[in-house]
Parts: sequence; structure tokens; C-alpha cells
Amino acid sequence: MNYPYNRITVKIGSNVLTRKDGTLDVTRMSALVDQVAELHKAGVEVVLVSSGAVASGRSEIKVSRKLDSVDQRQLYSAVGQAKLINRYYELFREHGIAVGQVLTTKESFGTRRHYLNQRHCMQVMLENGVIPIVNENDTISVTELMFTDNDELSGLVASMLDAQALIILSNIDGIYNGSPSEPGTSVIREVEQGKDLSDYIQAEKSGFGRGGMLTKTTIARKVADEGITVIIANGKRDNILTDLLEHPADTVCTRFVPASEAVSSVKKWIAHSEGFAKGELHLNAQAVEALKGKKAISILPVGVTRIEGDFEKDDIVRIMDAGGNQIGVGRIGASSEEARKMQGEHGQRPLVHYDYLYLD
Ligand SMILES: Nc1ncnc2c1ncn2[C@@H]1O[C@H](COP(=O)(O)OP(=O)(O)O)[C@@H](O)[C@H]1O
Ligand SMILES: N[C@@H](CCC(=O)OP(=O)(O)O)C(=O)O
Repeated sequence: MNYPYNRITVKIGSNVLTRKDGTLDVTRMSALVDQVAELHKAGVEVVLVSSGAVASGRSEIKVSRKLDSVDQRQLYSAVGQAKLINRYYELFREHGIAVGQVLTTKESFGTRRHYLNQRHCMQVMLENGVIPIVNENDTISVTELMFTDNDELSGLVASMLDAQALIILSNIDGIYNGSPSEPGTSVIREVEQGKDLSDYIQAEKSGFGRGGMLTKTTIARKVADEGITVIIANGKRDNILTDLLEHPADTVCTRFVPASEAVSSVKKWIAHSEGFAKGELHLNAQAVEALKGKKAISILPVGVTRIEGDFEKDDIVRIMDAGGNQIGVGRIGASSEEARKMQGEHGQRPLVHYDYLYLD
């Protein structure tokens, strides 16, 4: 079988791997592993981002006292991740495929050096026929600097590894044009670039999920803007992965149409680095208008009205409009001290070069 992609990222949500009673659904896991193995054998490089650590740990131990949310996350994930990766290891071994565990944190992507380090780790695994199985290291990711959920992590991984597609498997067939439980609503099959979906997404999430459909949509859009096809589909359906790749037209899912232009590696990193911003550049209305135009434009000091924070050259900063709304992120070409000296002046070098600028 010839598949349309050479490299894909597949995110398996907590709900796909968990039964109603909170135990690990090994039958479902096994079915998904069979499909990934089929793709792998056909030459498709697959990176798995798998949730399920907390859910599988929860059913494993009885606690002696009431635990707060951090205690629960740390305890259950420590126990559950070992169980999860052990299952994957055994299931893939039946197909003669080696897997490797990558446990990561948001901070591990913070600087360009860290980011390239993470990329190298997964690249060397793929080069050697090993399937990376990625999850957030929930035992230590408990501060505000954690991923919103594994959808965010999977978007970062797909972007970092230049995957051609990101397939997000949840317990629902795709994004519905209303509340999924309401009669008369149906799955939106294709999302064009720039289409606003905010009216359709409910804040609700499923039993064991963390982020809900809102983060999936935000991430899907960002990743599709980088030229990567994003598919949201139901991981509980039999043969979903192979069906999506073999019979895309007949398989229910939501597909985000990717941008046709490729995005540079540095821009991709910046696009996913918002959480690490060290400061803010506030721009005047003319500068914002120029940035929103068709031409690629750098941010010059003359358009900057205010600078917030203490940062070094090459740190990430938020780009804000005159109303204080964030319009993007960029890598700054000067320290906060130097930038403040240049602020508002004509004829100075750019503060953020367009190669290092990502607009929302
Ligand atoms: N418009 C919508 N279409 C589909 N699902 C939606 C929509 N709005 C909210 N949801 C909810 O999002 C849930 C999926 O997100 P989530 O619970 O985070 O799953 P996962 O654990 O797979 O990441 C669905 O089960 C559904 O309850
Ligand atoms: N790292 C967590 C994943 C939690 C999470 O974000 O789940 P999901 O709702 O599937 O995106 C775990 O393995 O339990």
C-alpha cells in the first residue's frame, strides 16, 4: 500500500485509551498498535504522542488519604506511565518493532538549544526504525509552565519534526457544528484556512480529557498554518488510522486544510514558544497595519510605543497592538535595555526581523 505521507504524528487522547471505569483499554491500544505497525512496515515514520498515564495509574492504586490535584497527577502518572509504556513495548514487540519513551516538559522546548536537542533525540530514533512514544512528564510538570494538554505537545512535535500530517485521535468523530449531543448537528469535514469555529466549540470535555475541543482547534489551526495537514478523528473506531490514510473521502473526521507555503524551522519554533516570552513590544496602529499587510515586514523601533519586561537579545517576546491585544510572538534582536534606547526612533535596525516573527 502506498500512503500519502512519509512522516506523521499521531496523538492518542486519554479517552481513547481509557474504559468508562478508568482502567486502561488494552484491546483498543492493541488495535491502534496493529495499525501503526502496518504503517511503519509500509515505510511511514510514525511518532506517537500518547496520553493515558494519569488515567491508567488512577485505577492501579488505592490511596490512604485524600489527595490534592498535584498529588494525584504526580502519583498516578508515576505509576501509570510505567504501565502504559510497558504495554506499548509488549504490543509493538509482537510486530518486531522497537519503541522508545520520550518524557518531556514544556521547558525542554524553551530555548532554541533545548528545542534542537529534543528534535535530535526523536530524529535519531526514527532514523533507526524506533517509534518514539512521547508524553509530558507529569511527575514534574505541575507548575504554570506545563502544556495545556497533549494536543499542544503533539502540535509542537509535529511541527518540530516536519511531519506532513498530525492525526489527533479523541473519543469523538471530529468537530461538530454545535453541541455533539444535540440532534441535527454533524461533523465539519473540512476547515478552510482562516475559518472561525468559535461558535461551535463547547467548553465541555470528556471524562478523562484535560483540554477539550478548544485546545484541539487552536492547535490544529496553528499547525495547519505551518503547512501540516491536521485531522481530528475518533480513535475508538476500528481501523481509524488505516482508513484515514487509505480511504480519506469515506472516513468521518475533521480535516484542517494546510497552508500551501512552507514555514522555516525557526519560525515554527517561535510559533510554539509563546509560553516562554520574557517581555512585550507594544506597537502603534500604523506598525500593526503594516505587519498585517501582504508583504513580510520587520518590526522597527519607530513603531514601538512601549516595552515591557527584562529580556536578553534572542529571547522570545510577545507582540502587542495599541489596544494591548497579543498579535504574535518574535525573537528579539536586542536586550530590553538596548531596545528601550531605540524605541520610537527612525533609521534604527529592526527589533524583530521578519524571519523571526510569527503573527497569530
Ligand atoms: N463542537 C464540538 N465538537 C466535538 N466535540 C466537542 C465540541 N465541543 C466540545 N467538545 C468536547 O470535546 C471533547 C474532546 O476533547 P477532550 O475531552 O480533551 O478529549 P481527549 O482526551 O481525546 O484530548 C469531546 O468528547 C466533546 O465532549
Ligand atoms: N500526560 C497526561 C495527558 C493528559 C492530557 O492532556 O490528556 P488529553 O486530554 O488526552 O490531551 C497523561 O498521560 O495522563
